[in-house]
Amino acid sequence: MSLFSKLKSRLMKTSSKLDEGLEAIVEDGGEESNVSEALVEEAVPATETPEAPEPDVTPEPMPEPEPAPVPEPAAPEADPVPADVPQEVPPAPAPMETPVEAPVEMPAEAPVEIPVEKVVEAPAETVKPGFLGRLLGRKESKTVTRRALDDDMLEQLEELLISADMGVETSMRVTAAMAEGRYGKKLSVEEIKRLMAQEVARIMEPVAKPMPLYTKTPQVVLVVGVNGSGKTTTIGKLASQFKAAGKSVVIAAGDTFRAAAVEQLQVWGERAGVPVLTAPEGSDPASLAFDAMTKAQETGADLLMIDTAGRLQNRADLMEELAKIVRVIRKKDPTAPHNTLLVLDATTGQNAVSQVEIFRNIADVSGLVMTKLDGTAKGGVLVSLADKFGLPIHAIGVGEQIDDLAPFDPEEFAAALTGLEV
Ligand SMILES: Nc1nc2c(ncn2[C@@H]2O[C@H](COP(=O)(O)OP(=O)(O)OP(=O)(O)O)[C@@H](O)[C@H]2O)c(=O)[nH]1
Repeated sequence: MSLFSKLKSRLMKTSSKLDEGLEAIVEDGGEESNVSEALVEEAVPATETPEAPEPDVTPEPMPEPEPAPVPEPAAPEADPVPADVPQEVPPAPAPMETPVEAPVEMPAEAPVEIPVEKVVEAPAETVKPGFLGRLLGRKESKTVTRRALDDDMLEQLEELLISADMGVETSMRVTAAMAEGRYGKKLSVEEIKRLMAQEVARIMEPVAKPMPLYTKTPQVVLVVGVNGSGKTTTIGKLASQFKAAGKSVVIAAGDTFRAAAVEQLQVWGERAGVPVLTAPEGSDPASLAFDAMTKAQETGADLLMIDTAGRLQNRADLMEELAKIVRVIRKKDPTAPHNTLLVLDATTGQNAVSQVEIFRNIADVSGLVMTKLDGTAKGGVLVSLADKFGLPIHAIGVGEQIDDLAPFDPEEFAAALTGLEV
């Protein structure tokens, strides 16, 4: 199964919600027309927008930085301690970026600028008759329901997007952009989906950035997020992918307050084949982080991933705890942490927006990973986050297995979200 099919089947709940909603909206006041009429109709917008190319909805691969195939889970190796990293590097793992030369002073908050300017102007959909039909000038008998885009319809579309957790502002922005130059035009469900997908992709493209990797080691990755958002699982998946790419990884179990959290991380460490450093329950996470830093430096690890507690009930404590972790690791490396990943649970919908707000204040969040996009009808929240915060989205979690972490591809995501056939 291709990555797109997998993503699409995983995002089914959001896309089928949008699908059903769109069918209902177009049916409501829409009119049936046959395909040949549709062709005549579509000739109008095509001449109004002469720059519009031949419709091409094939998602283009992301130009930068990697072709990013979803790597297979790391094959567990007999030797779990990656002291000696093999020099031949296998294909880079999905959510990573090509290693870049570490600057002398590594600005953790803005490591690499990736120019992504790939906005494709939405071409009006043309319904083509079959090849033979066109050759013989035969008309297709298929009928398509279309509805004229008016204020009522725009309002309904907006409500539909809000119901998929896209947030009010983003939903308004998306529908306004869809309506631009098309007000009064008759649109089918497929055409609306295509326009919607293009708008979503346009919003998401600037934030689709794999986690940057530096040549300076150990690269410290602090992982934050509320309890149960998927931090441990994501660390396990990332560690596995980094390891598969030839990186040596060390994990620090920074949530020292919950024995179960530490155990779970150890299980993931075993799956990924990377060592997990732990400390006795209730001990200071900052001192564990310091020890982990020492160990990572001694063993020449490429990456140190630090799990943290995510209790938001007492924000002041959490803030102090994170600040202390950062202070002590900076004693070892003033440029650390090099990435602060915020892990968000897609099923929390719009609540993810306030989590970003809180964690941006508590920690210097450098990028996002959105988990549990499978099996939720709230996938639209990612669009809302991209639109509101512009933080890089490094990867998305689409399942509980070790290889269920996909690179974030805006066009694939937009097509899967809207249920667009590609
Ligand atoms: N379906 C699905 N489940 C996921 C995904 N990521 C994590 N989970 C599940 O979510 C639950 C919580 O994940 P954890 O990784 O333990 O979350 P955490 O943030 O480390 O939680 P705490 O240790 O309590 O702070 C587990 O049951 C995971 O299997 C995902 O992408 N999809």
